[in-house]
Amino acid sequence: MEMGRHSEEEKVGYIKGELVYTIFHNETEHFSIAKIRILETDEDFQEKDVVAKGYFSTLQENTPYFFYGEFEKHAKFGMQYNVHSYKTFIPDTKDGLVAYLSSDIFYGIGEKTAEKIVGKLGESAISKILNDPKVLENVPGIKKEKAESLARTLQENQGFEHVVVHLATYHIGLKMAQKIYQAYKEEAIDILEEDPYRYVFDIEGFGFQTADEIAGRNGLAPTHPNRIGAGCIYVLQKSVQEGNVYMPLDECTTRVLDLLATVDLTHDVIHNRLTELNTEKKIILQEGNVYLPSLYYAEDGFAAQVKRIMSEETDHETPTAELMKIIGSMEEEEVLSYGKEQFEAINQAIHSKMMILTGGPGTGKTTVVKGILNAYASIHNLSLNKEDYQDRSEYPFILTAPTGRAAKRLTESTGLPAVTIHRLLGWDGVSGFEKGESEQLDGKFLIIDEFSMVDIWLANSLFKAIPKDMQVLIVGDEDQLPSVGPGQVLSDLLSSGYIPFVRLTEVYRQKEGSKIIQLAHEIKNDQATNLENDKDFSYISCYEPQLLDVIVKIFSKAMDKGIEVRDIQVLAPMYRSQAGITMINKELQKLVNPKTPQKREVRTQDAVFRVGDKVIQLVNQPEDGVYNGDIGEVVAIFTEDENTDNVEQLVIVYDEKEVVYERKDYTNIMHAYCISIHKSQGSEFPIVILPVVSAYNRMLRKNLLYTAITRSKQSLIICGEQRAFVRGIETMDTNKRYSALKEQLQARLEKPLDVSEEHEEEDISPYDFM
Ligand SMILES: Nc1ncnc2c1ncn2[C@@H]1O[C@H](COP(=O)(O)OP(=O)(O)OP(=O)(O)O)[C@@H](O)[C@H]1O
Repeated sequence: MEMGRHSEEEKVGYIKGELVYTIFHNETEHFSIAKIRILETDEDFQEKDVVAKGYFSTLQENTPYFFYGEFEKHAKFGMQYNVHSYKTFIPDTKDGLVAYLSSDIFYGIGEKTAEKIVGKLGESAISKILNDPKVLENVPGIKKEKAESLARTLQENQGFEHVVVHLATYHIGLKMAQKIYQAYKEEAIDILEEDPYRYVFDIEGFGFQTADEIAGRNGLAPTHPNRIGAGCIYVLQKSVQEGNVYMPLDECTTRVLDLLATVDLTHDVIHNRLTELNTEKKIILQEGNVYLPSLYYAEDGFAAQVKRIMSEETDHETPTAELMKIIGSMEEEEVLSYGKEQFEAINQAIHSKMMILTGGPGTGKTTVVKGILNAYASIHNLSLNKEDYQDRSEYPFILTAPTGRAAKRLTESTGLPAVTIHRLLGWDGVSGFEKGESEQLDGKFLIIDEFSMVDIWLANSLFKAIPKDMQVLIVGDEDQLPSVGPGQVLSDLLSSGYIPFVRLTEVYRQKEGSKIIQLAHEIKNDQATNLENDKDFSYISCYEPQLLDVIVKIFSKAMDKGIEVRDIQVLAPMYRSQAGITMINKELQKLVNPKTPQKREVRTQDAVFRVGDKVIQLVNQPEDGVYNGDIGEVVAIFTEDENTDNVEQLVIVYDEKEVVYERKDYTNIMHAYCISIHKSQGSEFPIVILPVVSAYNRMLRKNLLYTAITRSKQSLIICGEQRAFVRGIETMDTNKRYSALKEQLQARLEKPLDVSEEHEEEDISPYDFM
C-alpha cells in the first residue's frame, strides 16, 4: 500500500489548502463542494480562496489537505477546482515529520523519539509504518507498546482516507466506503483486489455487479466458486428486499443461474455451492428452504419466544361474574353496549397470556383496547394514570407501535403514554437494542398496535424483551399492506392458530353513515363498490393529463375553506410518472408555498425547500428523535454567516420538536404535500386525496388501495379513472412472501391444532395471494 506521494501528483496540478466552509455535501453520492483557503499551489491561480468540488468526504477544519485536479469554468459560478483525488497533508521534510509525530495526535511520542524514528526511516517514515508497522522494531529505543500505538493511530488517521481514495477509483461511494472501512479497516483494499466477492458477503448493500466488474478486471474466471457464492448471497439479499424470509432451493438456484449468466454453470454446480455455503454457515438450508442466517435466527427465535411467552399461565383468574360486572359498569360509563365479538375480545384478552385483536376500520378496535385496559386495571386494582405512581418505572402498562405517528395516535385514542418499539427497546441507531433477553421490559401489560407493520427482525427483538409474567395484546388490521421489512408476521400468527385471536367484523362507524368505512369493507370483502358521492366521500373523474390540475383545484378549494395544509394529504403509489408523487409535490408547492422575495429557500439537485414547506423525513435519525415517515414543516433557513457553526442550516419542526439539518442531510427529507401510500402506513389524516389513474397500474393492488382509503378520517376524495380503481381493488397482491413462521409455530404446538372450519376458510384469504 503506497501512502506516499499521490500517483496523480505529477500528472495534474495540486492545491494545498484548508476548509473554509462546506457549501454542499451529498452523503449518498459522497459529492462535496467546499470553499478552500489556498495555502500553496502549483496552479496559475491568484485568489485567496477557491471553490473545490468532487467526490470527497466531509473535510475537517484546521487540517491541511492536498487536492489534485484541474480548474473548470462553471457557467454560473465561475472558476472551480475539479478535484480528482485528495489526501491529508503529511509533512515530508525531516523537521516537519518530527513536529507531526511529536504532536498531540500521537500519544506518548516526544520530540526525541520522533527524531529517532525519522532518523532511521527517513522522509517516507509514515508510508513505511503504514505499509508494515514492524519497521518500527528497527528504531532503537522505542518500546513495543508505543510502536503499536503509533502505528494504530496512524492507521486510524490515514487509513480511512487511503481506503476512500482507492475505492473511489472503482466508483464506490463514500458512504459505502465507510461501511467497508469499518468492516475491514486497512485490509479493505487488499481484500477488494484479492476477492471482491467477499464484499458481497460481508458488506450489506454492496452490489454483485460492482464486485463482478472488479473481479472481471482482475481476470477472475466467471465459474470461480467465490463468484458463485457471492451470486447466491446476492440473490438472497434481493429476495429479502422483496419481503421474503427465505427462498425455496430451486427458485434460488434458478435466480442465481440467471444472475451469473455463464454457460458453463449448471443447477448442480449451484446446488453444490449452496450446500458448501450451508456448511460454512454463510447461509442456512432448512427443509429445502434457503435462508440468510440473520433471517433464519429471527424466524426461529421469534417462534421460540412466542412459545416461551405462551407457555406461562396468566397469574390471575378472573371469575366471569366479576368481569361481567366490570364490563357492565364500563358500558354505563362509555354509554355504549359492547357487541358480541367485542365482549369476547375483552374477555379473551383478560384471560389470555397473549391475544391478537384484528379487524377493519370502525369495528371498534380502539374501543375494545380501551375496554381491555380499563378491565385489566380494575381487576388488578391498578391506576391507568402514570402520575399516580411515585416511582414512574412501576407503571404497569406499556403501549407501543412501530412508527412515531402510530404511537402518537395510540396516545390520542387511549389517553395513555405510548412510544415507538425502537424507543421502547432503547435503540441507539448503531449497535442495536438495549433491551433484550438479558435486560427485559418492566411492566405487566403490553399493547402493540399496528402490528401488520412489524417485520420478523423487529418482532424477534421485541419478543425477546418480553418477560415471562407480562400479558400481551397484539392489535392490527390483517388487510393492510405487509411490513416493509421481511415477513408477514401478523398474518402468520393469525393463521398458525398458536395464539388466540378475535376478529372484529361488525362495523360501528358505518352506522354513523361513513362511506369511507363502507368502501373499505366492500374492498376487504371483495364486494362491488360504487363511487357515488356522499357526505365524507367524493369521486372526481379525470384522465392522467388532467390529474395535476384536478388535484391542485381540490387542494385550493380546501384551503379556501380554511382547512390547514397539514390536514390534507395526497397519497399516491409511485414517485415517477407525470402523475407521480414528485410532480404532484412540485405543483402543490407552487400553489401552497410559492416563491416570494421574502421567503428563504435552498436548492438541492432535486428540489427547492422553502420556509413554510411541508416535508417528510425519509430515514430514521434516532439521534435527533425523528423517524422515517414523520411529517414536519420548514420553519427557518440560516445562511452560513448567521450561525456559529458556519454552515447553512434548515430548521424543521415536527410536533413541536425542532431538528436542524445541514446540507449533507437534505437527502433525508422530501416534500410531503403528496406522500407514498407505503409511507402513510400507521398514519391517519383528516382529508385524503387519492389519485388513481391507469399510469399507476403496475402498482395498484387491493391491499394498497385499502391501506390508502383507511388513512382518511373525515373525508376522502378519489380522483382519476374509475376503471383503474376497480382494476386495482380486484388485483390481489400475488407476490406471496416466503415465510415459514406459521409452520415453525405449528411445529412447536404441543397439542394438535384446533382451528375451526370458519377459520380455516379465512386462512386462505387474502394472505395466500400476498
Ligand atoms: N359497541 C359499540 N356501540 C356503539 N358504538 C361503538 C361500539 N364500538 C365502537 N363504536 C363506535 O364506532 C366508532 C369506531 O370505533 P373505533 O374507533 O374503536 O374503531 P377502530 O376499529 O379502532 O377504527 P379505526 O381503525 O378506524 O380507528 C367509534 O365512534 C366508536 O365510538
